[in-house]
Amino acid sequence: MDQDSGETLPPNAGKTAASWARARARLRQEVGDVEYRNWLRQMSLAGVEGETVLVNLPTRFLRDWVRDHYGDRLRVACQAEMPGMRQVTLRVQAAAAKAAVEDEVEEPPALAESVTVAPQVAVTGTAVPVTPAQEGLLRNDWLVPLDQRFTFDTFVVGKPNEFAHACARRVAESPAQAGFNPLFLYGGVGLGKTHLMHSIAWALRERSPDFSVAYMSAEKFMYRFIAALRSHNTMEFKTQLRSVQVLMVDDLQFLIGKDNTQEEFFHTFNALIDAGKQIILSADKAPTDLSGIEDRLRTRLSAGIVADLHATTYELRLSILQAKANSAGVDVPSRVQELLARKIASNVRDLEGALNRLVAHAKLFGRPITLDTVPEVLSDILRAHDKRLSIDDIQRKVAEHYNIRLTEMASARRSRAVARPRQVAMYLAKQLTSRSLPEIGRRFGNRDHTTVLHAVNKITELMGEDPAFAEDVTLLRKMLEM
Ligand SMILES: Nc1ncnc2c1ncn2[C@@H]1O[C@H](COP(=O)(O)OP(=O)(O)OP(=O)(O)O)[C@@H](O)[C@H]1O
Repeated sequence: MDQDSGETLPPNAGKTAASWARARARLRQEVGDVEYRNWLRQMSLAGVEGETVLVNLPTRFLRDWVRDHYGDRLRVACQAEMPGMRQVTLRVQAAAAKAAVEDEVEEPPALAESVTVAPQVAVTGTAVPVTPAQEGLLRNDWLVPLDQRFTFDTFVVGKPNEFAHACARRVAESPAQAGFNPLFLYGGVGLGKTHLMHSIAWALRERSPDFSVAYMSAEKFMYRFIAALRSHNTMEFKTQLRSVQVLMVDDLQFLIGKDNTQEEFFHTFNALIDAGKQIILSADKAPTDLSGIEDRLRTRLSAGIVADLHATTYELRLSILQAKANSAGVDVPSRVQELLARKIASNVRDLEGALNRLVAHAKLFGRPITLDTVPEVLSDILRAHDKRLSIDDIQRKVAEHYNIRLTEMASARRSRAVARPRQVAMYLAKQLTSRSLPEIGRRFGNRDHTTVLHAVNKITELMGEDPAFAEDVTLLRKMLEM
């Protein structure tokens, strides 16, 4: 791949390519498969120049998109995996696409936890002052830069996250207060844990720029610890870590079963707490449910405040979409927002990914976002959320939509308020399932197949006459299809 790009790689090009593959795999793990496939898959390594990694993308649009949305994370991944690299330059080169896809690494290489461990040097007590050189290391290499998008201003608060948000605000206002140290945030994938942690760090830095805040993933913690062990440099590792005023470690579940790293983390944790520093942690589970974490560490994790980020509600998803659409400066019709909020319920990251893609599509082709563009542009995301439709599902959704009782689907009542929704449900059952007319009739209170046929024709006719009604039925259909 790299040779095709016409760049000269250094003599150890094989090693560089392997490091690049690891950097990409790391990024993929971080952003998730869907986003990676959408935006990052077509990156290819063009070479390295001094401390700069040169990366090609096939179009200007993609280059700008990657720069604006993934620039920091890409740089961090390259810094972590490509020794000596400090920055990334993104360029446009059409030929890059195919080779990059072929060269793709599916799984990130495993990090070895089973290294020979030198006898532990227990460091306790207050932090040791750091030298300017160490300070430099801390600033430039060791710490993950904060994502500029993740601030309290951009965090949308709703019932499922209000407690976690309030705790985060409190810690940002007065760190290391009794009762709030450590702050342990937990919740499912993509629900805003990292966003809140970065928000705290930004808020602290805004108030006093010299405040030293270390944010890193648990994986990074382990990675650096192992590197320190290998180079017999554990003292420096400890000194660096213990010099910060706030330590944030994300995705703590990564430490499960990694006994040596846990041991080191435990010492770091105790030293910082004893020295009156604030610790903020995140994981996908509550401390009590983190099996595979030593009991004594688990107990310490719960000693401050534990706050749960619950699964999002429809209302919260809708508010998040509205906020993100506003800040993207693109008109996303409320029908489309409702559709996405209803259908992409798994996590905010997926929801955001879907919106980003719609926005990008609209900008690229200069076309407005409409209900019709959604299945066209998001077919793969929708497929991932796909399910087999049953007549029950259709009846339930239609009844809910028109605010009638589910039993009316099979009742004999003929008033328009219930008969029309029933006809819509029959129509959708015909369109969206492979059931025959008699089968559909049976499921709607043993009606005759001619009644179903009449309903299908009637709804088709009404849709032709009344655009508002047509839009309503189309929305229902899309919600069911997604
Ligand atoms: N309440 C919210 N308001 C605005 N954006 C949000 C909210 N919750 C999550 N997001 C966005 O969703 C995306 C995923 O959030 P984040 O990375 O913080 O999730 P996470 O809980 O750390 O996930 P993981 O477990 O995968 O690390 C981010 O882009 C974040 O900005």
